[in-house]
Amino acid sequence: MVKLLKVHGSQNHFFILDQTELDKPLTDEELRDFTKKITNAQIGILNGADGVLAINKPVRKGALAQMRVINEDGSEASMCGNGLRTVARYLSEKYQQDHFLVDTMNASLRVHKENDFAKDVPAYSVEISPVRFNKEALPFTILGHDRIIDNFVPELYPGLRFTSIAVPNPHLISFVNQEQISGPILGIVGKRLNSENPYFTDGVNVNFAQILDKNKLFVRTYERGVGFTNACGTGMSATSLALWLTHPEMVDTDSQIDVFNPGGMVKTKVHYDNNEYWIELTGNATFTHQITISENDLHRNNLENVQISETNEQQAYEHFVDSLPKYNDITTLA
Ligand SMILES: N[C@@H](CCC[C@H](N)C(=O)O)C(=O)O
Repeated sequence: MVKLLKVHGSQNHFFILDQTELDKPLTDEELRDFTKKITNAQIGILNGADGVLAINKPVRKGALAQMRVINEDGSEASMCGNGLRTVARYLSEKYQQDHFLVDTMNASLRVHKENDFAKDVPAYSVEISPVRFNKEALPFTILGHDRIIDNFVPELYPGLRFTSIAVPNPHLISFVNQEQISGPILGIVGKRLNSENPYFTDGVNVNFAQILDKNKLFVRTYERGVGFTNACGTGMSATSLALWLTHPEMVDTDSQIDVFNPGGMVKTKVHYDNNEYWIELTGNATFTHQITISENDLHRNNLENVQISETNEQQAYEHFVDSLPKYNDITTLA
């Protein structure tokens, strides 16, 4: 029997599949089909999720394992910040290590265990990198810019300033006011840039952010391959860097930035070392359910015989969220 986990970071939900425990790992096609089914709120289980995090043997020297990120629609992402925290916890508990490297598509990233965020809310920190700004890394075309940093780009949406950063998955960020963050513009821009469009040809994660105070943000994200999500870890990290670049007076770089989102909050710290930016993302790594499935059913994509047992971690997480200040009434919670 194979054990899957349902997990979340800031209520950005995933299923973890440890392929190293299988006799035969899923092929790419099986993994895609499995993800599209299990994460679907109608035909999947436990109200679906935003994606599947597949753990494989490491592919680079020095790493403990590899994480692959498959979005709800079956596309593969180069990184996932909230997901990496949950994978870090899984590997930390499996191998009894607190500091180690995890391979992702473009880099081996540092992760480590942190003090709990609150009572019974385990927390981990992960490295978000490499960071790129050039149009080839995003990629975007025909917008008349080589980089988009605090520019008006009327083709994307008139009257808003945008910043675009790959961390390394692609993000588009706009700092907006309270009305704009809760209104329809994010959905309009997000849907347009994640359908057939001439600008972001591979799609892009779109983040709207409200600056609440110095080192304090609220971020709402429309994710590539998913749609509205409760939180996006790489999005909150890219937005923290965008804040530093575009509103330096609103960041004390010696301290963490508190980033609130519809699913909770995380902390980020922006670093600039050896001419490279990187971001440290810290937040909860919560396991809500254990699921048992036979390896045969996993390969056949049959979810009819799964056995599910709940952990008691969600209660503690909700208690933590209840203790947070409420900045607005955005409810994309899934
Ligand atoms: N939710 C993730 C990002 C997942 C990948 C994204 N949908 C993409 O396609 O780039 C996070 O927490 O970073």
